[in-house]
Amino acid sequence: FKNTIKTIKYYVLLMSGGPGSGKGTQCEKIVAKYGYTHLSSGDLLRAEVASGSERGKQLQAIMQKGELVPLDTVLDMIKEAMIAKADVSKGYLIDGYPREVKQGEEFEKKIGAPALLLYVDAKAETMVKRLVKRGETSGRADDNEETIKKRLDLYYKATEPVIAYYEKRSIVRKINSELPVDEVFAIVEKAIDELK
Ligand SMILES: Nc1ncnc2c1ncn2[C@@H]1O[C@H](COP(=O)(O)OP(=O)(O)O)[C@@H](O)[C@H]1O
Ligand SMILES: Nc1ncnc2c1ncn2[C@H]1C[C@H](O)[C@@H](COP(=O)(O)OP(=O)(O)O)O1
Ligand SMILES: [Mg+2]
Repeated sequence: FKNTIKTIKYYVLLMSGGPGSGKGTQCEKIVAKYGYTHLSSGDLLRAEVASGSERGKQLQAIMQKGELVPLDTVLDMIKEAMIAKADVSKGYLIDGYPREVKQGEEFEKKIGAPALLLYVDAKAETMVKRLVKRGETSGRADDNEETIKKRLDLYYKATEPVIAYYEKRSIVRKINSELPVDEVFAIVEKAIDELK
């Protein structure tokens, strides 16, 4: 496993930003163009919830409150998913992790250093509006106004410091995600192309 993780470490891109900022939307477009392996911590957790397992029930309760699930749970899930794709992956696009500085530090220790962090940035007002709208059809237990507020608070408290942590290494590209999806993607493409 050690070797596998070592070979891939230069191809790890992180997608960060607040809830509803457009991480998932941009990741889909990156996958379509660049073929990277998209791993969304939220999707991995929701798959565990959908399995109906005892662990899934505990996770669901945490997510419904807008809180973060335990670090080990989410890092193990990501690592397993990375290893499962190691033979075929052209690179990894990790969406929703790290959400706190400690998660970033553990990622470095257990997996490696990311090459780029794409930070999609939108105003709180915009994010809330998008999430309320998404909640009309998403079926997600956390897309309701009460939980959205908690997720936003936690984002500013715990996740924004992660961006500062990576800024020290100059791998952060901040992207204005108030713009229409395709214009946001044009900036994303530029950031990725500059890597090569
Ligand atoms: N640039 C954009 N302009 C307008 N709406 C957007 C934009 N990006 C995403 N959305 C919409 O906002 C909602 C949240 O986007 P999503 O990609 O799920 O965000 P995240 O994964 O960061 O929570 C979705 O309904 C999506 O269609
Ligand atoms: N890295 C992580 N650490 C802890 N909890 C996480 C996590 N990633 C996701 N979760 C939990 C808490 C989040 O509120 C919830 C939904 O995550 P998400 O799908 O990435 O949200 P969004 O794309 O709307 O920003 O799952
Ligand atoms: Mg998402």
